[in-house]
Amino acid sequence: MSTDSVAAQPLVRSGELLRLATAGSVDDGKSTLIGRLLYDSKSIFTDQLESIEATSAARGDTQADLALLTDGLRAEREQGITIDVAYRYFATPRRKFIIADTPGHVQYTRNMVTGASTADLAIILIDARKGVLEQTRRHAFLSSLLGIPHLTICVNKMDLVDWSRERFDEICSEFVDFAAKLNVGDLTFIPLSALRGDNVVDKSAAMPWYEGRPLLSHLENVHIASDRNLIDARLPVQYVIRPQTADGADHRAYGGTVAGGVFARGDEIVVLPSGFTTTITDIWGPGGTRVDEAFASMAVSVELADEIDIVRGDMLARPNNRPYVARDIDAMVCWFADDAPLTEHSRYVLLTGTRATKAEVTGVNYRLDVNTLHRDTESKKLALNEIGRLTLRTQQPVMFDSYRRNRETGSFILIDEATNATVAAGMITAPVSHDSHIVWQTTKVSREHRPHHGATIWLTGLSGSGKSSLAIELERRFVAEGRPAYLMDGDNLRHGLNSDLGFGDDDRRENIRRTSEVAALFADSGAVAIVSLISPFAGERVRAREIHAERGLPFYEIFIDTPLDECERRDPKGLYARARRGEISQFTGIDSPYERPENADVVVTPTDGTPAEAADTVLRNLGL
Ligand SMILES: Nc1ncnc2c1ncn2[C@@H]1O[C@H](COP(=O)(O)OS(=O)(=O)O)[C@@H](OP(=O)(O)O)[C@H]1O
Ligand SMILES: Nc1ncnc2c1ncn2[C@@H]1O[C@H](COP(=O)(O)OP(=O)(O)O)[C@@H](O)[C@H]1O
Repeated sequence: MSTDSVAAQPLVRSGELLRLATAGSVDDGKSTLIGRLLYDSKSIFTDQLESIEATSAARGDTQADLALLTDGLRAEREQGITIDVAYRYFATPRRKFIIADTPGHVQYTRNMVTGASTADLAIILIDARKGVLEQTRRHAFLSSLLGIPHLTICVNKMDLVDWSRERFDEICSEFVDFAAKLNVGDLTFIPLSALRGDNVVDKSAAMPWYEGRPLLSHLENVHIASDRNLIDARLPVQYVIRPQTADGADHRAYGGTVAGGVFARGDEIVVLPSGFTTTITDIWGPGGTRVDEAFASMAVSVELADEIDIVRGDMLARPNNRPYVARDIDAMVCWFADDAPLTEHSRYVLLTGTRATKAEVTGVNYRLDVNTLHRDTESKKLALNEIGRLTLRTQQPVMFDSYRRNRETGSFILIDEATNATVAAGMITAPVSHDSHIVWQTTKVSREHRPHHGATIWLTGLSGSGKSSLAIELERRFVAEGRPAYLMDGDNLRHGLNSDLGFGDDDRRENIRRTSEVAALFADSGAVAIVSLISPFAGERVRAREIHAERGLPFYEIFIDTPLDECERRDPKGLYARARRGEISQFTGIDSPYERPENADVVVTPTDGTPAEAADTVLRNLGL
């Protein structure tokens, strides 16, 4: 069965580039197939050919073993060299090709995700004797997950099953039944023998029943232009150009690579996430030539009619066709790191397009078995090469589309801040919960218009350490000086804003997150937010600081370093005594951890005296 009928000659621009991903093991004849393509398209150097002919002859082979052309992956692997992807290049008069060749074994899933993520077409190899195997299904699933628009199933070694049409049809039917579960676009089956060249470049005389094209002709003619997203105009801003012009005018331009759709001079556009709108006055293409329109994958710079504060990581789009703008993301993620698994609440830098922001894994919904497609909802971790469905919360809003809609604006990577290593690749399925078209509402009142500049003073320490007493004194001082200030005490917040939260780790994290956001609003309004929370987790305190830093708001961490035994001695609410009797669980310092601050802005100890004296110390150190 072939689904590759010789239809009307589709439009293929001569020299157009086709990116291929090849999956399958060397046992399926992948190396021979790639070698055959390189050889028959005359894309190998004479010395390479002479070398493989000599090696083949030395082994007693009667003809050159073309697999030797591409066995670099295997040789490197045998030497224990870490291989990401082997790229092979070849061309015919009709088209240029890049082959991303990755090992087929499950332990190289991350390699396939890396190499195939930009592919237009995936070649999946099946040994005609063995039929559809677990690895075939894995390769098909990964190709579908990566949104590769065209799958070409090459049923190889047909010479070893006597060119049987029945065997070919049987394999095709089995694959189609499996592919029905996947989101596969264009599916083509080609029976071939890579070793003998049948249906690789030339039609096979041994299989007259096959009516489709040989592989190379199929690759030269597969239509990919319509795969490009020409609907959703997206330009992630890569850099801002401020040319020094003779007239001193500020002809600022914004450069980047169009990630989707079409931009034209005169188009109204919206800048995200700010939400400001303006009009494109000029577009400059490669080489500085003025162009009327810019299409997906074009590197351009655009000039705008209005002076708007635009920075790298912003995105230009059309006002009536915006990407999602959200902080909560639902995504499929492949874990690349081999030194530690991905876990819930772990934090990374998320890079999507040109925008980078901190992000936290807020949930591992399930781990997917790439062989069986079984969803394991118990496991809340992803180990090397594993794929799972996660939710993440970013610190700054990100602009994105679903990966299905646009592979450029629907994908991201996670970077380990400590090592700068890429630890995961993600494909966004959708925003989580919010209406994704929430765009930050700009206001007419800037901080400069407000009578006071706000800040957050964050007091952390054990229960009974003296946070509240100091916070109360600080608030009194500020208000007495005429500065708006407001006490945000953990106990008080737990009567209202955080009344739904307990003292488990996750609830404390949410307690601190919410309090951080509200304190930032107070500070943004010009008040001094004085937070008095145990806030036992260092990571949460760092995030509180980052939330303020991202908005240019001062944040001061004050550690009330009163030893546990002194807190227990004081025990003003009798809570320590009850915790010791086992009447209260998860009590900080007893059976719930407190992570001491490493670099608080000010540390207060009992030797600093009374709350009033401690307040003097704090205000003097902060210069407030
Ligand atoms: N299990 C347990 N662990 C810690 N604290 C407990 C607990 N149960 C009740 N309380 C009372 O709640 C106050 C701590 O609330 P916080 O919001 O400051 O804690 S946290 O930041 O969420 O860890 C804390 O107030 P302070 O003593 O003023 O710190 C306690 O009085
Ligand atoms: N600087 C201080 N020196 C001595 N005792 C203090 C000091 N600050 C507070 N206390 C006492 O310690 C107990 C706990 O104080 P509080 O401010 O409620 O702590 P927290 O808010 O951290 O639980 C109270 O009895 C309070 O009077």
